This record gives sequence, C-alpha cells and structure tokens, in this order.
Amino acid sequence: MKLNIAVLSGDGIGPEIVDQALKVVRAISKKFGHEVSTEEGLVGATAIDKVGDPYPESTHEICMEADAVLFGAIGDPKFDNDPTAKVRPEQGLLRMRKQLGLYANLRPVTTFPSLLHKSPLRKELVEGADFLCLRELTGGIYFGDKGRTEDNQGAFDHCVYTREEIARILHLAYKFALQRDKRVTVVDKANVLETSRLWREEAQKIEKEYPEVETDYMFVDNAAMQIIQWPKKFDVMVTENMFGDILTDEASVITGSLGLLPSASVGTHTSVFEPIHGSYPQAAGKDIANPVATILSAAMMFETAFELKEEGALIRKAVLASMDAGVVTEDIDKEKACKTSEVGDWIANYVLEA
Ligand SMILES: NC(=O)c1ccc[n+]([C@@H]2O[C@H](COP(=O)([O-])OP(=O)(O)OC[C@H]3O[C@@H](n4cnc5c(N)ncnc54)[C@H](O)[C@@H]3O)[C@@H](O)[C@H]2O)c1
Ligand SMILES: CC(C)[C@H](C(=O)O)[C@@H](O)C(=O)O
Ligand SMILES: [Mg+2]
Repeated sequence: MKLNIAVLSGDGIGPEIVDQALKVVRAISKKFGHEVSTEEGLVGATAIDKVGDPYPESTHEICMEADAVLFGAIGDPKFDNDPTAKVRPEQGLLRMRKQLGLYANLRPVTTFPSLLHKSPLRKELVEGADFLCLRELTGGIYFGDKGRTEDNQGAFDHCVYTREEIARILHLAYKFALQRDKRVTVVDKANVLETSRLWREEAQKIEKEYPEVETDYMFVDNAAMQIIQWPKKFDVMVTENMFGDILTDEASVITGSLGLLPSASVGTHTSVFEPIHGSYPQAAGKDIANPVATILSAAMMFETAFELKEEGALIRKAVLASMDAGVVTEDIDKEKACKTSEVGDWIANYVLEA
C-alpha cells in the first residue's frame, strides 16, 4: 500500500519526537511492504519565523492531499511570555483543526503493565485503567469571539456550541462505546453553563437511540476528581473542547507521564495524529523527551487512517517491549534514562526483527 503522510513537526521537541515516530513508520512499512511518501509542512512558531503565518496555505494543501497527518507539537516561550502578540503558534494548530474539520479528538488513556509503579497513584487503583476520552475539537470557547472591552479594562471569550456540533460527537462516543464496555460518561458543567445545558439536552435525546449503552452525567469538577480516585470506572468519556484538554493532561498522570499519551483527530477531511503534550521547550534539542506518545500516535494512524490493524498492533507490542526492557526516557526512569533517539531506534529495530 502507498502511504502518503504529511509531516508537521512544529516547534520545541516536535522535530525530535516526530523523527522517532517516522523511524518506526518506515520500519513497519518495510516489514509489511508498504511504500511511504512524506511531505513536510511548516506549522507553529517555526512557520511564523519563516513565513509569518502559523498555518500557511501551503501546509494546508499538503495536509489536504495526504492520507494522514503526523503532527509533533507547537508553541514557543517567546509567545507564551508575550500576551500581547497578535500572531501566535497556537492559532496555527486551531486553524488546522478547523480547516480540516477535525471535530473529534480521540484520547485513549491506558496504563502500561511495566510502568504501573511509575504512577503516583497506587498500583491497585490504576492497574487495568482503560478509557477513551472524546474531546470535541472545533467548537466551544476556543473558537468563539474573543477580545478586549473598549476601555481595555476587561476581556471576553465566548463559548458557543450548536446542537449539530454536540450531536455529531455524541453519536461518535456511543459508536465507540458499542465496541467497548458500553458505558458513556457525558462531562459538562450543566449546573452553571448554558452551553453545557444544551449538551445535556442533546445527550438525553441521543442516549435513547443507544439503549444498550449505559449513560452517566458528571460535572467536570467531579470528573476531575473521579479520574484520579477511580480511573477504572470510565469507559468512554465525551466532553467539550476545553474540559477535554484539561482532563486528559490530568489523566496522563495515571499512566506515569504526559509523554505517553497519543491522540487521533478525526472529522470531515483528513485525520491528524499527535501526542497530547506540547512542545516541552525546556527539553528541545536535548534528546531527552519521551517519543512514545508520538510513536503510539503513529500506531493510531495505521489503525485509523490506513486501516492496517496488524501494523498498529506490532507498533504497540514494540512499545510495551521497550518498557519491559527498561528502554525508557528520563521522565520514566531518571537513573537509567535512555535518549529519545535510543528509544526510537530500539522500537524501530524491534519492529523490523519481529
Ligand atoms: N498540541 C500542541 O502542540 C500543544 C499541546 C500543549 C501545549 N502546547 C504548547 O507547548 C508549549 C509548552 O507548554 P506546556 O509546558 O504547558 O506543556 P508541555 O506539554 O509542553 O509540557 C508540560 C510538561 O509535561 C512534561 N512533558 C511534556 N511532553 C513530554 C515528553 N514528550 N516527554 C517527557 N515529558 C514531557 C514535561 O515535564 C513538561 O514540562 C506552550 O507554548 C503550549 O502552548 C502545544
Ligand atoms: C496548544 C493548545 C492550543 C492545545 C489545545 O488546547 O488544544 C493543546 O493544549 C492540546 O492539547 O493539543
Ligand atoms: Mg492540551
């Protein structure tokens, strides 16, 4: 099979972690006889520096023509520390999501048997935790009107959701639940927010279409607590854009590191595969960041975009084997840490020799 992949490495650790994922993509493709063709696109602060736009039209065209997009991370302290900057790396990521119609971000939260002792939570609490968070990705407060009041003494961000935006991700959540443990938790703040009340109203209608799935409604503050207290109680969690962003960084703690959680963004055009973490600027260029979230995002790319399940499964097996062998970066094991590139080489090699 011919695999056309758009590669958007971005900023900070982005290029280093994407390089490792590409090693693995090439290794698995060699093993299974696929032909890989990659096209690189500028995004984020790197794109602002080069062409003045965090998501240039040329990058959008590369994404539209590809079968899938492999994304690293964007973000740079020079923008984070300048709240007055008008052009920002994050706008590139948001524009990409909107223009590619990526309305659903799938963030699986699973634990890894040989890393259970790395979780700050007790082993018996996290062992076997396995849930899928569906984060709405192209609506809500991220995309509403924002600005300053005329006298610049105040600011606003509008949160807007339409019934259609809510319904399409809820249906997707139920479809995933049907393939899993048939439980959906709808996370909102319906006791306060009108957008959340619209979510709940829609969910109460849609749940009737899936009688075999059990539906639970939970306020986001309570969900933040329960994810840590009883992570095993969740199967499919579905929520709006900002709540999903925050809850999944929190959920990564269950697994032991933010550097372990992958994601797939799907929607109307192409799909994008990216770790849930950011550009971790403190680690940029040091060969110390964990590449596993990006490698597992590549596994999701094989499974979701190319429908090549065996290839995805072998990547996952290789990742687990690297952990069993203690081939991990410093966020997992400070004393016996391997470099980012060593972890990538080890996993790519395992795949080739399997
Ligand atoms: N999707 C994205 O591109 C994305 C996501 C989140 C943040 N950002 C951007 O990244 C920049 C930095 O943001 P931040 O520091 O809040 O979040 P971050 O996710 O980059 O890092 C937070 C912390 O998580 C840990 N971490 C993250 N990735 C890791 C990895 N691969 N291996 C090991 N440890 C890892 C580190 O301890 C790090 O200090 C900002 O500019 C932000 O806007 C981008
Ligand atoms: C960088 C930022 C815009 C982004 C988000 O909030 O969606 C990030 O935190 C993520 O999780 O991908
Ligand atoms: Mg985030």
